[in-house]
Amino acid sequence: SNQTEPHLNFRAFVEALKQDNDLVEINEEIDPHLEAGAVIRKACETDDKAQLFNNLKGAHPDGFFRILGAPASLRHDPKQQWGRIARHLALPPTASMKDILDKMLSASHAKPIPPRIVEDGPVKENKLRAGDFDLNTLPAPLLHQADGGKFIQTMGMDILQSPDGKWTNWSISRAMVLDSNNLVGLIVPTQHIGLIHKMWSDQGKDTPYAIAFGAPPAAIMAASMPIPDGVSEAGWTGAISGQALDVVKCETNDLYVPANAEIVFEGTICATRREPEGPFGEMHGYVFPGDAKPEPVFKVNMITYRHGAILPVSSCGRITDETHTMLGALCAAEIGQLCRDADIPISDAFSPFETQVTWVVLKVDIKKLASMSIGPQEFRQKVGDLIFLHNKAGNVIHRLMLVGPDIDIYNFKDVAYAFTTRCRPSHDETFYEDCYGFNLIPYMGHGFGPHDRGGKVVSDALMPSEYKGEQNFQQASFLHSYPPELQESVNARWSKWGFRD
Ligand SMILES: Cc1cc2c3c(c1C)C(C)(C)C[C@@H](C(=O)Cc1ccccc1)N3c1c([nH]c(=O)[nH]c1=O)N2C[C@H](O)[C@H](O)[C@H](O)COP(=O)(O)O
Ligand SMILES: [K+]
Ligand SMILES: [Mn+2]
Repeated sequence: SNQTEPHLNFRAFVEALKQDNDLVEINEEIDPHLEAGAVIRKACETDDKAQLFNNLKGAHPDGFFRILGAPASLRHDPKQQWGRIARHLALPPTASMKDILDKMLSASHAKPIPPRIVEDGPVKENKLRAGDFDLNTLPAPLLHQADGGKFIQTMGMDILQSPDGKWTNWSISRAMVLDSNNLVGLIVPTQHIGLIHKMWSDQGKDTPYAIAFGAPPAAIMAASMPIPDGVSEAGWTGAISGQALDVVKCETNDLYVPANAEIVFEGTICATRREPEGPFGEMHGYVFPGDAKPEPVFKVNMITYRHGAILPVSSCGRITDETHTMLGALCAAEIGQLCRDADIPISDAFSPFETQVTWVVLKVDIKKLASMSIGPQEFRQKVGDLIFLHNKAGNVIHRLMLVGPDIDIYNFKDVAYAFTTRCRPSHDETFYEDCYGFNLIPYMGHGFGPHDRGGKVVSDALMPSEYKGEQNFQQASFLHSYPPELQESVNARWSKWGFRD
């Protein structure tokens, strides 16, 4: 496989982080029992560098495996805040989140570029057949003290294919070590891993799967994105990277995996056997000790890995980690695209981290809105029905917020300013109780109301004048209440007068 660019080769991606001075290498022995998770967690909460643990306690004699923590979290430098994520798509380190999301969406109506099959690749450098390995002896991390198990699968790419071979899905779904040869993993029925697993189970068959850890960064971005049913993430990845991804055949089933992945688990998801899974410190920032639920068992039949293999890990929870920068952001992007495809004039969409990605803020093109001559109630209903009732991309989101052109949706101070002053509680909101509810949100799965239904709202922070295409107000702010040339001349003299730069 000749793919060596960082967005198509995880090992090159790690090297690029080093060159960007965005990597801390820790060579002293670190214990995968809580210690690694603690370091990753603190780095996520302080937007510090990615972490490469080169010396894990309990690693095999050949070093199998190392860990890269927080592969897609934030950089501290405000000019490169999204730089680590930008590296996933060969975008400059100064790229904005909008650049990143637009790049991911660029494949929405582009021709897919299917992967290219190659005969061999780095991922085949080492092979462990059943009997050659014991999952209990791997340095799998216990990431949070109340987790129900060692979640070895937090940033790997789940590869499943429909029984007719027509749809190969790439996604991310967590899994923890169960015993020497099995994992147990969360399978949400409405996710594509759930849909495909059901296709096999309905035929009384176990589901062949592979998990590619350290998959090409562009691929793991597509894996984290709720692209439409039936659409293969491999072709989407090809379209956004402009070239076919090299894949190689699994040893024990007919699935194909990225040829330069760090580690691959091959196996079958049991059609019937379930074991307690979780709890897990999750994306909303909570773990409920002892809260395990029965989930399917993933039998591991084969492990292959490259020399010096690195396991990517997301120690998720309070902001900011991959469940916010990838899951939340990509879900918002897809929601914005679905609106545009339905002629709803949404120019931009983002899920604010400060909402633990339970909200998506939609920026409305109010000129186009005015031409629809639609009232607020009808507009809220149109958006809410499309996203909360008819598309899985809305499943994990509980508030959609509509804002006008003067709000920077990537700045929560702006979002809060609009929400608290332009959206009248109840009167300007449309609530949904008969819709899919995301039970991972504490007020849902552990709250007072129904755990799996409802609890959603469209909150309209558009003012009456904006439904006519203009704003009959000005922000009483430096940016909006003074002529641009005055702003420029004040800025030009600012530091000379003695103010901060
Ligand atoms: C980037 C990331 C994403 C997820 C998850 C994590 C990380 C880092 C981890 C593993 C850290 C946490 C875990 C969760 O606990 C969070 C979660 C999110 C959504 C539903 C359930 C759990 N999770 C995950 C997730 N989807 C899930 O079906 N169980 C999962 O386990 N997701 C979201 C999922 O990948 C997206 O919804 C994709 O669109 C799914 O692909 P398609 O089905 O659309 O093809
Ligand atoms: K996906
Ligand atoms: Mn999919």
